[in-house]
Amino acid sequence: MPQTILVVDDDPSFNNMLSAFLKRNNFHVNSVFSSASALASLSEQTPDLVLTDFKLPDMDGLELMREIKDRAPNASMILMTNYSDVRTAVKSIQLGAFEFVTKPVNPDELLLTVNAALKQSTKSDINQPSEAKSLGKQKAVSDRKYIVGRGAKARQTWEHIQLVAPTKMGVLILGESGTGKEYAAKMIHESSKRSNEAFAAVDCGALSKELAASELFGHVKGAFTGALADKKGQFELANGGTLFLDEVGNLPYEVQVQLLRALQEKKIRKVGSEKDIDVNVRIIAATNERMAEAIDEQQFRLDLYHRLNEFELKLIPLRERIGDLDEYLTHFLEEANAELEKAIKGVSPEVNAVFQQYSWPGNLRELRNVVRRAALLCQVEEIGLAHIPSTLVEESRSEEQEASASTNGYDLKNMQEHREKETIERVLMEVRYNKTKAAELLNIDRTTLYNKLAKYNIKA
Ligand SMILES: Nc1ncnc2c1ncn2[C@@H]1O[C@H](COP(=O)(O)OP(=O)(O)OP(=O)(O)O)[C@@H](O)[C@H]1O
Repeated sequence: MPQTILVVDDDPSFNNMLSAFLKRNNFHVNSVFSSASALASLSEQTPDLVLTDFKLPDMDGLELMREIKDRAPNASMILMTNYSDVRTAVKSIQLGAFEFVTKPVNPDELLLTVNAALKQSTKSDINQPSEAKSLGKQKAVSDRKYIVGRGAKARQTWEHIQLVAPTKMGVLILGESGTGKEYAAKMIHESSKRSNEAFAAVDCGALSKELAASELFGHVKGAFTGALADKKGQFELANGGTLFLDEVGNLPYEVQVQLLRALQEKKIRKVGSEKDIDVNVRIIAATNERMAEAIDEQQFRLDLYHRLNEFELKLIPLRERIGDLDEYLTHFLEEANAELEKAIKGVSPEVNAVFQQYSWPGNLRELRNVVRRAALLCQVEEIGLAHIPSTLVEESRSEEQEASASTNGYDLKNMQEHREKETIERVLMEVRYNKTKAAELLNIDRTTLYNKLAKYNIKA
């Protein structure tokens, strides 16, 4: 049966063109022109994939994604943006999007992304966390290539992974989005004594309060409306193996209590059940670095934090270890060449200069996407400036200019503003664009924050 794609774009000619293209590629397409119609259509049919524009007349694409995540958690999502604005894109990934594509859309790139998203969504169906979601028992150790990097910090991270992997210790991985937290967790699992058992991953940030307990611990038939059959939770599915809890800081407080019990007593109870089930699961959790604030604000339990944090692993943003970029670049290019059946040899010196200068807010994931997209567009042996998003070139140039102004010691105002803009952007990303929290952390009121967002043209 063809898979269903919901296309949401208010530009009629683009919407029609895109829908026709997807139909030609054997998808069943439902196209709508606003968020309201998109949400209305969900009550009739749950699509396998939603392909939405960022700029919509009634609600922006990110808000729409939030709504869809609640109403149709199994639908995979791809955001299309005009801006090749990686900050919007990073946000969309945090909201559970599989990927983002930039307009003008390249048909081959789109098809590749759509197919990958659909493949992944069949693997990780949230409502049916069958064994398929975990890597599966008896799985042989994969041939995943963990790139270490040359810098001292990167080598230390690798040593820590090797040291902690064979132990029973719970690990808390800290790092910005895209720094490789899940990748490191899988590496720890694969280097551990549990490597032949299951590895399951749960994105706690994407779970609603209602879903969280059932997803982790399972439920019995009739436990709540919609619980039509008994369901195993990820703890049971990962029994004997490793459970990776991504964005653990976002777990609802009540569920934190149950998680603590699972860790302390090694027992879980399904929602609606009165029977305990013994579990033996190693927990690797990950979060952004604002955990301390969450604890201060009593949104995260200190006792649970200590339980999870038997060993802490900090992953460094790519911009702070730019010397490692070359190695990742070579690796991602090899991956892209294999996937796209190409033989691209490398990047031009100009592209290399841009890569070295750019701030990579989306970290390794962003680099991987940029390389993969460039490889797709590139018809020659070397990736040039034309193959990478122009925003990368522009941003890296302005950073270069600011850096040179600051080294010359003039334009103090410009330097201060640049720093202010960067700080606001970073804090916003860390608090997942919650403006009240951002204003609190920045120690300014919300009106001042809004004024600064407008001044610096930050889309939040
Ligand atoms: N050490 C590594 N070697 C090779 N590739 C890596 C490594 N670390 C990360 N990657 C690549 O970077 C991508 C992003 O990594 P990952 O999904 O683990 O990031 P993350 O920190 O968990 O992101 P998020 O917080 O947004 O969930 C992965 O798809 C993987 O391909």
